[in-house]
Amino acid sequence: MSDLRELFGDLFDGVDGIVLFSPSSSYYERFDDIDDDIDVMLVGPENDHDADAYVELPVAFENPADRIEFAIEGAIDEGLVDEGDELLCALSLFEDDADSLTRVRANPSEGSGVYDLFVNSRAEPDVIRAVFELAVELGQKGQKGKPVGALFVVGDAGKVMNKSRPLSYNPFEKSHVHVGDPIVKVMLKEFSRLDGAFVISDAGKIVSAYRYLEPAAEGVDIPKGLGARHMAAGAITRDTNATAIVLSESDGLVRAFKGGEMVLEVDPENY
Ligand SMILES: Nc1ncnc2c1ncn2[C@@H]1O[C@H](COP(=O)(O)OP(=O)(O)OP(=O)(O)O)[C@@H](O)[C@H]1O
Ligand SMILES: [Mn+2]
Repeated sequence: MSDLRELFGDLFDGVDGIVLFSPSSSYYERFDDIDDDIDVMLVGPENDHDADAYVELPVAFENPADRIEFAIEGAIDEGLVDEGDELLCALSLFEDDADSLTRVRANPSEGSGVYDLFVNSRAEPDVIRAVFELAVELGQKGQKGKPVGALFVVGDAGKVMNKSRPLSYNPFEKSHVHVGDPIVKVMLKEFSRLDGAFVISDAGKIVSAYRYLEPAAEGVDIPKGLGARHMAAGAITRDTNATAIVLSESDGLVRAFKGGEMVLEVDPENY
């Protein structure tokens, strides 16, 4: 007769690190005297236990696979994990304490740039995430089946407004629409058929649609072959502390820019 250790034991063989998702103090302390060869990392919205190896999880991911991928990208970014490392993740799906173990290998595709975009932007992580997901969704569905392009400038809105001018009346002039509101998807999809950029505040308020961006473009280094929309997106993030998220009408990809550089490129179909 086989016992459980025998059947599940391979899960633990050759593990380089353990990733604990929001553990309680007592659970975390149990890992104090683990084998020195195994790194223990803490993942959560805050570093509750003053862990040396800590990865911030700034948004709540419902899907555990998303949670794990995001954390591993963060751990690679922070230099806590090397690509190819075998990791054992302990997280809770049903109970408060860890009730689930997942073994994963840290791989290069996890370094897509999403972690850095969420954690190191000036706007709130939830706001960046909402806009990013909106761009991805718009890319997947298009507008009535046709590909559509869109440019979102998120954060540092006052400065962005100073470096742009209106192309048309601003439908958000006196409104208080937030990127997290359910109605926002419908509205943004509707307005994205027309020209210009959306300007969104750090806290997620939609400040304006139809803005023509006029940043200084010198010193902006974006990949060749991208047009005026992407150039404007890159340039505004050099001139201000905003993050720009662009859906390309011509190739359907979603790209993000920060500090005048492209930091992320994803295909909505594979996201
Ligand atoms: N400076 C700008 N500010 C705001 N919107 C702009 C700016 N420049 C271009 N756009 C918008 O981008 C649209 C597409 O322009 P263009 O084709 O040159 O950009 P692109 O980078 O090739 O983007 P796409 O990949 O979507 O075609 C324009 O119709 C306009 O709505
Ligand atoms: Mn174009």
